[in-house]
Amino acid sequence: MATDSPNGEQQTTSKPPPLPSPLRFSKFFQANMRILVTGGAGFIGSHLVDKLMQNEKNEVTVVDNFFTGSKDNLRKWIDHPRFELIRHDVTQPLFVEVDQIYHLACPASPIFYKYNPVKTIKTNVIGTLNMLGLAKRVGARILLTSTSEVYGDPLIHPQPETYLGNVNPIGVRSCYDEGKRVAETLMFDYHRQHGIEIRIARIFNTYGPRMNIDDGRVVSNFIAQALRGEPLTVQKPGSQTRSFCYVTDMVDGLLRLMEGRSTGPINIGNPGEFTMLELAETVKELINPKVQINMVDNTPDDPRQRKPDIAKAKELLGWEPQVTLRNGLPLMEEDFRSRLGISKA
Ligand SMILES: NC(=O)c1ccc[n+]([C@@H]2O[C@H](COP(=O)([O-])OP(=O)(O)OC[C@H]3O[C@@H](n4cnc5c(N)ncnc54)[C@H](O)[C@@H]3O)[C@@H](O)[C@H]2O)c1
Ligand SMILES: O=C(O)[C@H]1O[C@H](OP(=O)(O)OP(=O)(O)OC[C@H]2O[C@@H](n3ccc(=O)[nH]c3=O)[C@H](O)[C@@H]2O)[C@H](O)[C@@H](O)[C@@H]1O
Repeated sequence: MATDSPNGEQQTTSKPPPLPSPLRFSKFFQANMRILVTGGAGFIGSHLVDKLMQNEKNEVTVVDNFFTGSKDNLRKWIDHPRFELIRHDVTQPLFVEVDQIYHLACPASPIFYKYNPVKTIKTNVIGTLNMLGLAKRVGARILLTSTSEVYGDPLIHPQPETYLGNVNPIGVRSCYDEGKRVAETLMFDYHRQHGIEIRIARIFNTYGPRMNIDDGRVVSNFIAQALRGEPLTVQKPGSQTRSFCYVTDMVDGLLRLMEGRSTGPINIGNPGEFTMLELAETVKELINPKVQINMVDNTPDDPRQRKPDIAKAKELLGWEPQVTLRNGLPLMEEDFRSRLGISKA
């Protein structure tokens, strides 16, 4: 709530969260943690749900519009008494009673977020506004999965959280990267103005089982191509870099951030940095040495380099990734083989 001080300056005060339901004080009430995961049917979200469901004190509700996610990713939890799945679009208001919100809902693959850019920006802005409104109404803590794309095509390398970015506001990627930047702004404005407890993770490229096979992102593309015996499509110039984090490391980082005391933003990613040509060579060596590598045209505004500075995650969360790219790729290969029905020769 904003108030005016005697000298006319605006000050912000924290508004206390609303009282919980009287049932919470009942003698027989089970003090479970009620957790909402938006986008929980997607790649990272479904792995996060698996981890949250391992704790018997957690009741997990997923809301998802299934644009890029699928019920299949959650099939082992359907009908579980501590699990609930709601088909819902976060651009519409949502009324549920929860203690924590992991807000992931947003298409993440560039092909999908560029497919309907107006919808992507609505998801990032109106969707985040709705989830913050929910957090405010019920007094929940909310974590936003932001992105390394808030740094745009970075002029500082590696990227610390203090770097303000080099982002094109009118390009074809802007619906996503500017959308996430506004989402971060909304998070901090609700925190300062309404005392909402917030957490912001800046996620760097994450890979692992359950990525959509025709997702369009580079690791899933190369693995599917190698397994099908198709040329690996390296977009020019091939010297652009990314840092790839295995999904279980990512989930561990998100849980630590939610449970910790820091609002963030905090970079969560694996600092191991590879050019796209190096990635293609590694996939070729590990999965199919006979496959060709083809250079193809790139898309506009592709960042030339990206690597997280994770000093803050180490210091504040005691977190650093455990799975190297060479160890993670075979785990993903196994999942892709079983879904594509291609067994190892
Ligand atoms: N995977 C990465 O490398 C990466 C990197 C940076 C940030 N992130 C962020 O992490 C989150 C999850 O990414 P992911 O890789 O799991 O992507 P994903 O596409 O697999 O999952 C996104 C989920 O959100 C759902 N969704 C999309 N729009 C929605 C809407 N309007 N209402 C309700 N549900 C909606 C989709 O159906 C899907 O289940 C996203 O917020 C993404 O921006 C991911
Ligand atoms: O980590 C992040 O912050 C962001 O990273 C990715 O965006 P991007 O890095 O562009 O992901 P990819 O589409 O996987 O592209 C990575 C690189 O691989 C290249 N690429 C992609 C696909 C392909 O077949 N071949 C290829 O060489 C691209 O040109 C690009 O340089 C994610 O998809 C975003 O959701 C996420 O927010």
